[in-house]
Amino acid sequence: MSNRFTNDVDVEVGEQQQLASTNSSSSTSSSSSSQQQQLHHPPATGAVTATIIDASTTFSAVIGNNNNNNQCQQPQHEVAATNTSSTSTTTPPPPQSSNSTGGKHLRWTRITKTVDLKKDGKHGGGLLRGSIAATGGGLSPSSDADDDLGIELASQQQQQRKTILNGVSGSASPGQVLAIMGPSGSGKTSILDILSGRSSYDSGIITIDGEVVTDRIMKKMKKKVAYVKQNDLFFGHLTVRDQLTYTAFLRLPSALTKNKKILEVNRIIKLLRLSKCADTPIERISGGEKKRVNIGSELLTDPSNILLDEPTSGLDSTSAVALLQILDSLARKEGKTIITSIHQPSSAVFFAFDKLMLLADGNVVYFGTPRGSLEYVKQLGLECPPGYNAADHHMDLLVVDSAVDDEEDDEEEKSCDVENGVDDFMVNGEVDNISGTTGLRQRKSGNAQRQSTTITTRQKLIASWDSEASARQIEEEGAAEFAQFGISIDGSSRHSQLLGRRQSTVMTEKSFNTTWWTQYTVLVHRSMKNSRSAIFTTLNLIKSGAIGLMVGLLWYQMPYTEATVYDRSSYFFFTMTFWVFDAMFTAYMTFPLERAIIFKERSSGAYHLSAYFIAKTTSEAPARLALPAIYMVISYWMSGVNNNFGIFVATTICSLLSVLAGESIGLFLGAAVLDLEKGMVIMTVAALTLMVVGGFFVRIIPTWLLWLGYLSPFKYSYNSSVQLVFNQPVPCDGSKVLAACKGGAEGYASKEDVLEFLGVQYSAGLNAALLFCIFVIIRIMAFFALRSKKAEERI
Ligand SMILES: Nc1ncnc2c1ncn2[C@@H]1O[C@H](COP(=O)(O)OP(=O)(O)OP(=O)(O)O)[C@@H](O)[C@H]1O
Repeated sequence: MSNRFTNDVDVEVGEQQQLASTNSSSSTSSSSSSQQQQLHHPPATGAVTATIIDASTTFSAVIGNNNNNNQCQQPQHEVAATNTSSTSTTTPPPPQSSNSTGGKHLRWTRITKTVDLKKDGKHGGGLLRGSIAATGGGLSPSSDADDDLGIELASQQQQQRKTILNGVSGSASPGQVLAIMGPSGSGKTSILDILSGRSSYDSGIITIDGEVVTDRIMKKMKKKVAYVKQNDLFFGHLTVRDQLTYTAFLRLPSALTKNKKILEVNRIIKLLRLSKCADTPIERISGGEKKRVNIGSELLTDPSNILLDEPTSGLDSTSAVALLQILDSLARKEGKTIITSIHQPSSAVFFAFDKLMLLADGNVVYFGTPRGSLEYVKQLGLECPPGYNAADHHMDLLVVDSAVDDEEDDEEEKSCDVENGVDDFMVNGEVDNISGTTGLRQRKSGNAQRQSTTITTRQKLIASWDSEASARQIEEEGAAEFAQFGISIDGSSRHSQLLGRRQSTVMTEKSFNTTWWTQYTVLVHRSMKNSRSAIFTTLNLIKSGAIGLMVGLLWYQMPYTEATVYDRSSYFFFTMTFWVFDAMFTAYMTFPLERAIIFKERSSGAYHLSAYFIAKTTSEAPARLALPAIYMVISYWMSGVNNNFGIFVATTICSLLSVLAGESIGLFLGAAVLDLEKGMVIMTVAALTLMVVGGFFVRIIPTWLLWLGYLSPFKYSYNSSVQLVFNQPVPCDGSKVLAACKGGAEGYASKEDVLEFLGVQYSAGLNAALLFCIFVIIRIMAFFALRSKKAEERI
């Protein structure tokens, strides 16, 4: 396969093959070598002139480089090619397959994003040096206003903002793969979130084929931008084919026939080499296959642009290269625009990318070709030593040991000298940071090196990159596109001019490809399939049967007399308690487990939340109700509660209604409380309280707590069942249980006497109706809780 991404195994196949490959690829690239460009950056802090080389010769370069897979240097033939480059920068889109949508030019300039620092937030702590933005005075830790520490800390929390992206500019073109590299926390995910329309930003401009992307446009564009997140989130019980088929039915336009959608699924399975595991449940497939299913789910909609967040993380090198080969082929054969973040690729993979963006602390430190990056760092005196992996070299320059980072933060807090920072790896010229030929940096520890006159390698790289010049360059490249719309690009008026453009045609597109009803039916089908395997497990069936049997044996064939009045009622209270609790606790896990999947799918515009919610509610009900029904059939008849079949049906309905009400409470808490542990505590307290006020345990409840009883599903289900069961007078038997029998063994206690003895209120119908109201009202509350939580999570 002629592919830019080849692994070491490929390299070893044989020199002949490589030569053939090299020759053919060289001829491919020779026509495009003229697209390389020298971009002269105006010197920033270090009078640095950067060489940015366009990507077009990468194909030949990498094949040629395979022989030197671990070599840092640019091969001689590449250098020659570079030197003969012309100045054109725009790569023409490659030929696209006739039935696929080609990629779009994506450009982004001066993207800045800041976030509020929350002390307890998941990203709290660890401020980026030099990126603390004060919105008022008094931010400094050495502020004089320290007489009230509590108040000051609170105000600092309000005022501090963390800059996570600082004027980031870049571009990606059809037929190209752009790799974003940088240490953990450098902003790779943040920029991808923004470019995919999943996250907002404070300032900057994004254009797609010259069209300025506003929030509203991006919302619509999400359908055409595939975003493969780091986590592979799926319903584990579904097979690979199920997953892709449901996605196709949800996201492909209704106009396509069912057969065409299935054909498309088959095409993706083949394209991503998933045939072997197509009918295996996703929970059992390998990490690499999961990743491909993730990509396949996004590719189904034939997106123009594909963004991937560390798609190779967790994969072995062979799987990683295989995956990158697929991406490469999507770019080259289908003309897609591909942007991927990646952690330390092999040399072969590194040189195969068309473009490279290096990030550090939310700043771009390099944007251009991978080979150009070596030239660039060389000019900064940070040359990659021979025999050293280029990607590793870049990461070495950018990564700072976290312990040192923390120390630096401490130092900063003490001295407030954010600007000067501290030194961990002394840069070339001050302290030798590249040691000999090994390429490994020598860490200089101790405070002796902490001099305000030195800066870290990372800081030097950040300072050396002229982001404004880079932004201009990118805008100039896009000028031709802007010109199509009659927009000039000049200075300060640029932003408003661009934003003032004619209304986007994108806005006229529909938000969803399918109708609400289609979404509902597909989601019902998917949920039934998934929940059937999750709820109808052998274990659950055994559980229902075994408990039914045990209860039947304990309450076995109770005679319908005064002596068993209490046992009859306790049978129902136990039944209601057990199944309501069961429903509450299992439903509680529904949204926490599925929430991430729902939000991921919804962020791609797959379906309405209401369609999901109602589908979930209706589809799971039969499976969830079947288990208590099995229990009822066994225990009711064994215990002889009431041999009237109509009463059996009515009491079973009450039990099932109580299960639905309990499920609503579980769903509501699961949707409303993001923290699983907190939610579990809240639910345990709430469930036990509602149970105790249900009327069985405590008869005389303090007046001020009486209201709690009105919220208890236990109370209504117990009351209604007991009302139904004691449908005729109870014969006295001398057991002195009922006062109405006066200790005698003859006569009857009326139904009213029994109900009064048990403290049961209202008619069976009213109790059932109130139970139904709890089920519906709390279910609606669960929907709104789920909807409101969306914004609180970083998706
Ligand atoms: N909502 C947020 N609140 C606070 N800090 C945030 C938020 N989002 C991102 N950050 C911070 O911004 C920085 C960049 O985060 P990002 O996830 O983009 O990094 P990354 O380069 O993708 O890291 P990794 O390689 O570990 O995934 C990190 O320090 C992160 O903690």
